[in-house]
Amino acid sequence: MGDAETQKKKKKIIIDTDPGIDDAMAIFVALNSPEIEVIGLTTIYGNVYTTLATRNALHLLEVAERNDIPVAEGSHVTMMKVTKLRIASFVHGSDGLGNQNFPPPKGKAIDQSAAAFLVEKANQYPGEVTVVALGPLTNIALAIELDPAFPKKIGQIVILGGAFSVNGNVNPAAEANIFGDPEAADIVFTCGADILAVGINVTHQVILTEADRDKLQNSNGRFAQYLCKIIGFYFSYHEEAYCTKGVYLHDPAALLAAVNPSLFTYSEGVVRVQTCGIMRGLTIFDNTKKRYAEVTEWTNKPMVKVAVTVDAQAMVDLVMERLMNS
Ligand SMILES: O=c1[nH]cnc2c1ncn2[C@@H]1O[C@H](CO)[C@@H](O)[C@H]1O
Repeated sequence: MGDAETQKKKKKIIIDTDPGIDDAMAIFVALNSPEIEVIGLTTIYGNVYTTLATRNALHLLEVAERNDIPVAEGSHVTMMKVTKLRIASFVHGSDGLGNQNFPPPKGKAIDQSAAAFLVEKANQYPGEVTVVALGPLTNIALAIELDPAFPKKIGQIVILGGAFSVNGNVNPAAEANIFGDPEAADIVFTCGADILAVGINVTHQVILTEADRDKLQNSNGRFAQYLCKIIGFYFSYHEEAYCTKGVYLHDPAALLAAVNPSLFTYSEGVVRVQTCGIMRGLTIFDNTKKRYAEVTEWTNKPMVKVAVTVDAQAMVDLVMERLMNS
């Protein structure tokens, strides 16, 4: 196969990201995965504010020497235009990258908004682009608002988010990315696109241990070396919050769902998101196959795929391999 043909066979990926220590890991794994081609990063608030997410996205691409990949800045507010956001600096550090005081990036974001960039790429390569959404779903919901045909033109949307039949990580009801913008999440889950949701019910099984960190540290991989610099904060957070000495690989797991879907099994059904009250951000997945007596808020909504099991060891091994051989 010639170069052009190999390039054509690769799955085109846009990563919507709020970097974030596990985002950094997912981005590096993506850049070192021959099965896919990263055609852009779009940024969103979540682990950090959007402005810092953009700065970190540009910084990480510079670390990887991939300044050729465009970064489009996303929304600074939720779908309801709320500006008081929940930012998880206690998970990733106030700079999002383990408080390392990295120098500002030289590059700049493109002029287009994240939503406009998503719509443009979906039109340019109909059915071929996979969006891996690692933060709150505002940019994807805005892309749907901008172009109602977006759900049919995008290839797949892999969502890192939701807590399906388990407790959340913001509170017992809600997972962080869905809690960040529940209205956006409900729009995306019911938009009719090919959607795969990877929730914390599976990502909490994908754990990088201290022994794995030592292996990364002892390798010569440049991505592994960089990650070891920033990952200490993430380990401390997990020890404090979960009393564990390992860290959850949320974002790399979702990214690998796009690279190698056979590492997961799925169930199909309709997902709705609670947008008010004490259960704001709750994801409710209807896969009972039951015929309810009444019409419900789930009736006649499009089905999505929800990951139910994961080959966690294979996933950790793959993440490690991609970081060490870099
Ligand atoms: O306790 C938490 N609160 C807020 N965000 C978190 C927490 N733990 C992890 N993440 C971040 O949110 C996504 C998974 O829900 C991941 O992207 C992770 O970086």
